[in-house]
Amino acid sequence: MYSSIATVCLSGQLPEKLQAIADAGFTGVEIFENDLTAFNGSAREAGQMIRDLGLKLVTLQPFRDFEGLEGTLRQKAFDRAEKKFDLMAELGTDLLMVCSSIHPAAQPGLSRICDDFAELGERAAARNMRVAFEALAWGRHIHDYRDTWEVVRRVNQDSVGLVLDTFHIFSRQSDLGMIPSIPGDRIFLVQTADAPKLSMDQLSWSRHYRCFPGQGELQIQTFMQALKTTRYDGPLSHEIFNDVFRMGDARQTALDGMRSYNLLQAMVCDEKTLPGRSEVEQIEFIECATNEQHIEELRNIMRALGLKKAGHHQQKKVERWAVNGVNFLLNYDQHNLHDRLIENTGIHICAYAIRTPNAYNTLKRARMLGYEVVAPDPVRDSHGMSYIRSINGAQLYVVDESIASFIWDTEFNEAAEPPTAGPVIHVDHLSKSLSYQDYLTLMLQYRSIFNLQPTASFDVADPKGLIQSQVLHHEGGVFRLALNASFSPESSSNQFVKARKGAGVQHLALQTRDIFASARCLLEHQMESLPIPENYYRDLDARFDLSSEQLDLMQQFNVLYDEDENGCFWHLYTKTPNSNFFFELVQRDGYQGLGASNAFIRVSAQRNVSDQ
Ligand SMILES: O=C(O)c1ccc(O)c(O)c1
Ligand SMILES: [Mg+2]
Repeated sequence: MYSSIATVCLSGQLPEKLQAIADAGFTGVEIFENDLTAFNGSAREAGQMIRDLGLKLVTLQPFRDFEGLEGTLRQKAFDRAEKKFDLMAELGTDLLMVCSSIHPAAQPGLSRICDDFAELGERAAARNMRVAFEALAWGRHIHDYRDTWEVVRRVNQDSVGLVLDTFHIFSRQSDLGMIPSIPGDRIFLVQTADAPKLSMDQLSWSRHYRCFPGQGELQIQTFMQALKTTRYDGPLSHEIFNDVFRMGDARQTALDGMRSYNLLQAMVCDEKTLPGRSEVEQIEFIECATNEQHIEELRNIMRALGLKKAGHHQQKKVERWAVNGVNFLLNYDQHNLHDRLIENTGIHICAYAIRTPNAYNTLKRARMLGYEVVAPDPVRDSHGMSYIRSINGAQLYVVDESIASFIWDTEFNEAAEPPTAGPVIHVDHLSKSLSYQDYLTLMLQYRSIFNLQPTASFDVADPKGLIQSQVLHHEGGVFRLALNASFSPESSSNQFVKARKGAGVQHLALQTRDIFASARCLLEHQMESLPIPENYYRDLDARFDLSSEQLDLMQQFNVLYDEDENGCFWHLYTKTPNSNFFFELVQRDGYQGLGASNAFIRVSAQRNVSDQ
């Protein structure tokens, strides 16, 4: 199999799409006919451009509304096909992809459709060309790959083959059981697309919400296993119709496409070639970048959260603050003076480290999937940690137990063991705000490198628009990452993205054993919690079985509350220390979520504060 992608996946005009596809390292490209029709040059020039970029033109597609017609309509469909063969000869491709008809005059009946394809196949063969038949999920009579396969099988010509498109197959929940019985050389094209599970008609779902395999929820791995059995050896070609990609950065989309292709390959190779997805044990540390001007403010935030200074870096202006399983690195090194983000924001989270059982394997997998892994600078960095370069310059360090203990033992001047006095126990979750394109990029990155599961996404009603929030979590573990994106320019997540000039950690939640002890600690350090309106507690009183003493205490400390079938959840937010990020303290007693039902209260309460 080799990598390919359809031009329809990317934003821009044909030349920039092709450049991005070639630069991302694809072997093949499908030309979506609209891109050719709108191209300001001849078909020969388009074909030459593709070859000059070192790409193979896999197919011209789609040829629509062909089968099932009668009389002059049928004749016209063949005339149209001949014209497309002319075009293909000029472009330099031998494959025409025919998608099943939605023509109102198309007649049903497999034998009629076989006659159509038998004739089309002969005409194609006469010109050394081939045709491939795809079942659109919303085709008028043909909408299942088992029917297109039946047509291809009965026509039985070398010039007529099958297209398998994962979206159409999964969106109709077609049984995959027949795929392994199809000989690989009868499949001319495999189109790959994933999608979030949505309940809507297939056409709208397909045209707006497809995404790269690894970004959605379809059972692509099951498909890849079935495909492997056929010994198919042709293009594995992404075909993504996605509103975000259409307006996003073509280069970023193409790079993600290539990583997704690598992930598809990883699904069918053995673990000796590529290590499997890494388990996530915990967040080993969070690094905050700041400068001399803001360091004392940051230290006070640490004290207020119940952390203690646990060491100073041997060479750099970096302090370690810690308690139990929480480690913060406060970096106010001179090096940061060149960080424009600090000039704009004072304090921001610039890096964090994920601990996995074997950092070498995690980084090997990341590199093989196409992510940039940055080794430590031999002059500046004595820590020996590599990081994965993430969007907007974020550094995702990967450590394992031995690397972590090396860092704590040798890089910092005090005890390796963090202080244990205090209610805060570990990082509960990180919450990132980002554009929709970055959201999809990170979905792919985190889910393809780590063993993380997405939970159902939910909408947070911000006073200025909706924010979509998606949580990735490690089953049975402590790691949770929330990704927040919004189409509303004024929503709190987008205001953060604007101020931060891109994606970043907007808030960080620490888990405490005792939310009220943590709340008192905040107050002792003059750090205010986010004021919550009284009406919220009236509503809690109506919804849950809480005593008036409990409610009064929660209200006094601005603590929010939720329950699920597993237990209870208390949480509070700090007043935003600056325009960039804020902290949350949470206490959970079996509860699994992140307090989604309270998110609208939080964004609205933050707006009350910022409007004052
Ligand atoms: O949405 C469409 O029309 C369309 C066209 C060509 C394809 O290969 C496809 O899967 C869908
Ligand atoms: Mg398709």
